[in-house]
Amino acid sequence: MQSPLEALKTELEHFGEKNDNAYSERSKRMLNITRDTGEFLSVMVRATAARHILEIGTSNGYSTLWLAEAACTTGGSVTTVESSAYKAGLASDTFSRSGLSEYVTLVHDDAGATLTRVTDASIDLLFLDSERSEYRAWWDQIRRVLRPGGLLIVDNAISHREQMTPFLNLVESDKDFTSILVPVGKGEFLAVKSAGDA
Ligand SMILES: C[S@@+](CC[C@H](N)C(=O)[O-])C[C@H]1O[C@@H](n2cnc3c(N)ncnc32)[C@H](O)[C@@H]1O
Repeated sequence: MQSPLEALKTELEHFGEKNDNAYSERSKRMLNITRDTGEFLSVMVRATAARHILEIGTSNGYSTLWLAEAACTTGGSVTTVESSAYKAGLASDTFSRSGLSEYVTLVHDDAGATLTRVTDASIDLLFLDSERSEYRAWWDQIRRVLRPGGLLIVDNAISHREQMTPFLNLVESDKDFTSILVPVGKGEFLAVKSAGDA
């Protein structure tokens, strides 16, 4: 029998698929990560023993559940940022039903503004799954908030390769980061910050 958390994930998967088939406007679509991406994030959090996790782009909280479930095992927690009031409302409901509320802080705000308030070198793992056209403008803040050895994971690196290329080139050309493209889900781009860079 499925655990309540597994049942909630399955429910959200079905809801996301049905909802996203019914709407074409991005503002109404959930645009959730795939299940194998959730499994990948879970392994990454555990393998890196990430404790301070920042997610940009919450939607209704599906990906956050994977991060928070893993954060329970590392003694960590997830701060997740969502600018849409509608989706932040759905995510709030997801987290209260998940049994993981104490491991999640939901910030209803613009991610660019939120990033400026994050302490230097304080984030172990940052999962970026938001408005792709904004990533280049956020890069200076993202590289500032990641700790030495911190890991950036970006979704849609294969599914939206063309849109992502300017940002991926920017990260790849940064001498303080080592990156790789992983063919899981919609394509996960990983970049780790040099351990020697403060
Ligand atoms: C692809 S969806 C996130 C899906 C989620 N990670 C999941 O897998 O369940 C992208 C989300 O980013 C949000 N978003 C877009 N621009 C944003 C911004 N500037 N600040 C914060 N959130 C933003 C959108 O409202 C949308 O819910």
